[in-house]
Order: sequence, then C-alpha cells, then structure tokens
Amino acid sequence: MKKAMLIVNPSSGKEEALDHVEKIEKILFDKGYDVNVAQTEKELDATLYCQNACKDEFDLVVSLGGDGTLHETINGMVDQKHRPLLGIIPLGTVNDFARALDIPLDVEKAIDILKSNRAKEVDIGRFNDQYFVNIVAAGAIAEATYEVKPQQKTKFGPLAYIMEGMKTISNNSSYPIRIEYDGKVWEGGSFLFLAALTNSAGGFEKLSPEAKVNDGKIHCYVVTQVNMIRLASIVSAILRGELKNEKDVEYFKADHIKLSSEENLVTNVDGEEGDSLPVELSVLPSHIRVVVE
Ligand SMILES: Nc1ncnc2c1ncn2[C@@H]1O[C@H](COP(=O)(O)OP(=O)(O)OP(=O)(O)O)[C@@H](O)[C@H]1O
Repeated sequence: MKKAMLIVNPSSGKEEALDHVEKIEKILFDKGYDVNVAQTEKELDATLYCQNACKDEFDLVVSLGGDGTLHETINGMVDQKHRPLLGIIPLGTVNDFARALDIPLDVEKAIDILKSNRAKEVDIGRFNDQYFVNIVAAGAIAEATYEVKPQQKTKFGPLAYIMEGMKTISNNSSYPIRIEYDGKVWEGGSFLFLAALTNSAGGFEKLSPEAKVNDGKIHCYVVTQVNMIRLASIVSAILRGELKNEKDVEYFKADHIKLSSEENLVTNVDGEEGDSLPVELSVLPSHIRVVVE
C-alpha cells in the first residue's frame, strides 16, 4: 500500500484544519493510501514530520495549513534523497503558494484536487542555508511586514502590507545595496528589493507575473526610490502586474544572486523574518512535485 502523511496545523487561519482530516483520509484511502496524521504543536514540527516522511519513503505528504506550515513542510523535504509528492490544502490567511499554483482557495475544491493524478514540478529557492518557495524581500518595507498583525491580514488582506509599508516611506528613504548576479553587478539605492520565484506574494497575485513556478529563475525587482506621490503609481503597477515597467524599478532574472549592503538590512523570507544581509540566493530547478488540478 502507498503511504501518505497529513501534516495538520490546527492553529492556521480560522482554526479549521482538523475538521477536514476525515474527508481527506477517505479520498486517499480510496486511492490506495495508508494515511498517517501528524498534528503540529509548535514551530518546526512540520519540518520534522516531513523529514521523517521522506526518510520512511512516504509517497505523499499533504500540508493542511497556511504558508508558514507549507514553508516548514517544504524545508523538511528539500534536502532529502526521497521527496514525496506534495499536496496543498490552503488554510492560512494569504496562501501565496496555492495562488501561484492555481490551487483553489476554496477548501472543499482544494481537497478534491487530491483525487487528481496530475503533478507539477516546482522550483525551490535556496536562501543561505534555508529554502523559500515564494519570495525574499529586503529593505525597510520588509521589516514593516513583521508588524502586520494576523487580525489586520484577515481584515484588510494584502492592503495591510501597504498600510504598514506607507509608514516606512515617511520614516526613511533608500539604502545602498550591491547585487551580484550571474557574473554581473548592480549597485545603487534601494527602497525595496524583491526576489520572486512565483507570481504571488502577500496576496498580491500580480506582484511578479514574470515569475513562473518552474522557469528555473529568480526574478528580481529593485524599487530604487519611492515617495508618497510615486507610491500610488507603484501600487497601481503592482495591481496591474506591471511593476517591472515602472519608472524607478530595475528588473532582471538570474540563477544565482549575492546581495549585500553597508547598512544592516533585514530580510523577509516567505513572510517570515530571515537572515540580515549579506545573503546568497540560488534556484533548485523543478525540485519538488505538487499535486495540481
Ligand atoms: N498547534 C500550533 N499552535 C500554534 N502555532 C503553531 C501550531 N503548530 C504550528 N504552529 C506555528 O504556526 C505558524 C503559522 O502557521 P500558518 O502559516 O500555517 O498559519 P497562518 O499564520 O494562520 O497563515 P498565514 O501564514 O497564511 O497567515 C507555523 O509557522 C508554525 O510554526
């Protein structure tokens, strides 16, 4: 019999993950799986459970949670020799990775996808000694995203990030950064640096439309400066999916990036606090397989 592990975070989003376990168990049982249910209690449990599933050669791991749980689950499989197929049930408040893979945000519809026999290969990003699936951001606005409270995200969605970000515009300007990428160098002032593997971050589905989940590239956007007047134009460009064409935005794609600054700049990695600069990013092309419609 094939083996599946459900990694369930009961605290994600509206705290409904456990309500869906029985239905998923039945679907997978009908597909010939023996199902283990592993409930997370704290940070990094999902990583540990997924590592065990890889070592025990499970065929499928399903993450029931938000982007945090998914990020931890994927971090548990990236380094492993045997990497199970990944199923995603989006139960968080934002669910960027599900958006990028066209997995419905409607839970019942997402569960039905587990009946599918289709899988898509997906790139994984390496960020120093950890991994990311959506985006790395660096700059004051990245720091501001830590200030966004779960209640704000639920109430305002992606707008919550803009509201926090606007505060940083009144507080400071840009920082000097140096980007070494694929043998080239870009140096200059940056208000915000983004390195995207997928189109969606912070719930903005058109933030980086150039980034396809398995194109083997990191798509970089440097917003060199911004002020209150330019902000409306940049936000509008983000909503239209045209950030790269905006004045004061540099765009390039690369396989390998070294990012540094004379200033102490923090990063945000898939929505969580990451290492301060300098950092190194690269791509593991088509490294995992995800169940899709
Ligand atoms: N039983 C638990 N109680 C509280 N926190 C938990 C538990 N299990 C895991 N966690 C932690 O909760 C974090 C957040 O989970 P997750 O991202 O899935 O939900 P969310 O924050 O509601 O969603 P989103 O990231 O979309 O806002 C995980 O990164 C994990 O470290």
